[in-house]
Amino acid sequence: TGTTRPQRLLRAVQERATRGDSESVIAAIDHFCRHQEWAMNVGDEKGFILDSVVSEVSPQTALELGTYCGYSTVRIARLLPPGGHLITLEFNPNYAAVARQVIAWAGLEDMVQVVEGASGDWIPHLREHFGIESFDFVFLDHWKELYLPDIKLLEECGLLRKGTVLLADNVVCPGTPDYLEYVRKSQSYESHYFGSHLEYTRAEDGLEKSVYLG
Ligand SMILES: Cc1cc(-c2n[nH]c(CCNC(=O)c3cc(-c4ccc(F)cc4)cc(O)c3O)n2)ccn1
Ligand SMILES: [Mg+2]
Repeated sequence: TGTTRPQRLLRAVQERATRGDSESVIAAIDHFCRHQEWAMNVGDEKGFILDSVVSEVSPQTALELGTYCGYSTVRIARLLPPGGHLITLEFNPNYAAVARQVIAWAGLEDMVQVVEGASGDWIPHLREHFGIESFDFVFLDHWKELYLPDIKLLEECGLLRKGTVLLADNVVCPGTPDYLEYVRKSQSYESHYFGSHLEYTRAEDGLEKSVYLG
């Protein structure tokens, strides 16, 4: 038995970061992943692009698919405007448990709701359960084969509005070919690719930003 990688990542945060200081939480996770153990956080290089898109959108309502340990959750939540709220869906209960503690260590628990379960099961219930009309911003970072079915579901549930910004991680590595083809060809989206690298490595990866046109 022993500890899991997410538990070791959490311990690194609790040992190295200052409670309530989200920048120190981000730095502690990046240090752990660069010098101790690689983990599938969006990372500092792609994280900088994520920050710029979130700052530009300044969302009142944001959705993240795939919480993992809460690294990108903290990056997004720390940039939300007053009254802004982030819902993040996580399938794995062990990841969710660690993420809740990372988010709390950063002092951002009041802006974030971690929801456990499969994205396909939860998306149809977000409106009634959380009183959400539509999302201003969606970050896709969960199972790569779910990106396409899940944005189609978001469209069908009326959770996207004219101008909703979608930002997708890992469109090159591991890759989301069907999603990329769809958002780049569809008349309902205006897409742009931000080239970068797989977190903490030199491998190519990038983020795809797609604005929903309705
Ligand atoms: C609600 C809901 C949530 C989920 C869900 N929650 N959390 C996840 C994790 C998903 N993320 C990844 O798999 C991922 C993988 C790599 C990677 C791995 C190994 C390599 F060699 C190279 C790259 C890099 C990344 O940046 C990734 O994000 N899925 C699933 C279903 N429903
Ligand atoms: Mg990712």
